[in-house]
Amino acid sequence: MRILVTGGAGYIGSVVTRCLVEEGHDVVVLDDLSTGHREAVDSRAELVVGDITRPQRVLGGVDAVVHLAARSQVAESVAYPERYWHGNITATMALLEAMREAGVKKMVFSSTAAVYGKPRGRVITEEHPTAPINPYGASKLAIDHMLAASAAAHGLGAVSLRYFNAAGALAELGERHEPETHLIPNLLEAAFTGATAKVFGTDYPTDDGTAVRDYIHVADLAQAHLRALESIEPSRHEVFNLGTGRGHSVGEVLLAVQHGTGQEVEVEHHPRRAGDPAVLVASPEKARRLLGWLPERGLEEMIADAAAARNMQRGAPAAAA
Ligand SMILES: NC(=O)c1ccc[n+]([C@@H]2O[C@H](COP(=O)([O-])OP(=O)(O)OC[C@H]3O[C@@H](n4cnc5c(N)ncnc54)[C@H](O)[C@@H]3O)[C@@H](O)[C@H]2O)c1
Ligand SMILES: O=c1ccn([C@@H]2O[C@H](COP(=O)(O)OP(=O)(O)O[C@H]3O[C@H](CO)[C@@H](O)[C@H](O)[C@H]3O)[C@@H](O)[C@H]2O)c(=O)[nH]1
Repeated sequence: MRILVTGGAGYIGSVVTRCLVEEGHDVVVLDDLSTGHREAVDSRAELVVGDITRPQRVLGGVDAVVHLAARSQVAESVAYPERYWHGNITATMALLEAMREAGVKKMVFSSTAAVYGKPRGRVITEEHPTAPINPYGASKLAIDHMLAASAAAHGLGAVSLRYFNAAGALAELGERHEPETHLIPNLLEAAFTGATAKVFGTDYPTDDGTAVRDYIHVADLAQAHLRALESIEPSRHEVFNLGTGRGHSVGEVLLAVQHGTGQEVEVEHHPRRAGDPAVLVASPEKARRLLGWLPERGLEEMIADAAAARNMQRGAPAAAA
């Protein structure tokens, strides 16, 4: 297939792009490089630098769109919600309209666990009520609804993949945000530089008082995109949660980073971050059943791969993680 990957210069998009190319697909990446990196795009894919609101010049001959381009920081969305209405909702509407005009009828969309808000029960299935507690989650949920409506009205075949917390790396393709807000890269930075790491919230109703997340290896996520593309049916919108089914607290991740790198990490405790729920753990059951997808990599491997990518990017020898 010829596939347009929006956001293919970003962290997850660059890994998805490489995996699609390696499966033999013909890939064009559309990315404005606002948070992505030109050199992260696999050299076998074509990179077009531009905004997703004007995708017309790249849609010719495209069979499917994998839509990762977005603003994706929870705290930023609380502080500047309008960036999320414009950057996610309005921009995706423009992309969908251009797809309709060009006759492109398949989309795989990067949704998020943040659509569920404060979870009820131990793990989150796709039937869990959606009640986002921050504008980021609300903007992604609006797009999920947009896709369901486009499937019903215009025959679009769409899949929303609700990722939990992406982590790890594929070779040199690791996380590189500026500023970096994600836990694992921040802990690794502290481990390798001696900087002090921050723990946001020690009074959550969890075993050690820190927030629990379901970390999923970015290479496992990428495989789910391949399966999702194959599963698309016209006029249908399907939703899948992508996680491991196992949660780790910030305190556990801290210990795993110290263990993996062999470095002590100094931490300071801060209040909870705005918009953060206490626990988010996926049920990956539906993806296993309908896509035949199961994550293969655990937290230790994610930390080791993220550490190796970090050091490759900085030209240092691979870390002993
Ligand atoms: N990282 C996670 O844990 C996580 C979890 C759930 C969902 N997601 C979703 O996955 C997707 C990718 O996340 P990521 O962590 O790789 O983020 P990222 O910031 O690394 O990648 C996003 C990419 O999209 C590009 N982009 C943003 N707005 C654009 C626009 N208007 N036009 C063209 N390009 C644009 C950026 O330059 C960047 O390369 C996002 O949609 C995010 O909401 C991420
Ligand atoms: O330096 C840090 C960074 C994070 N945290 C905490 O660690 C947890 C995980 O945070 P982070 O790695 O920033 O991920 P999330 O805020 O959970 O958000 C990610 O995961 C969501 C789905 O669960 C996605 O929707 C988002 O796009 C993605 O950024 C949270 O409790 C944070 O408060 C810290 O304590 N210190």
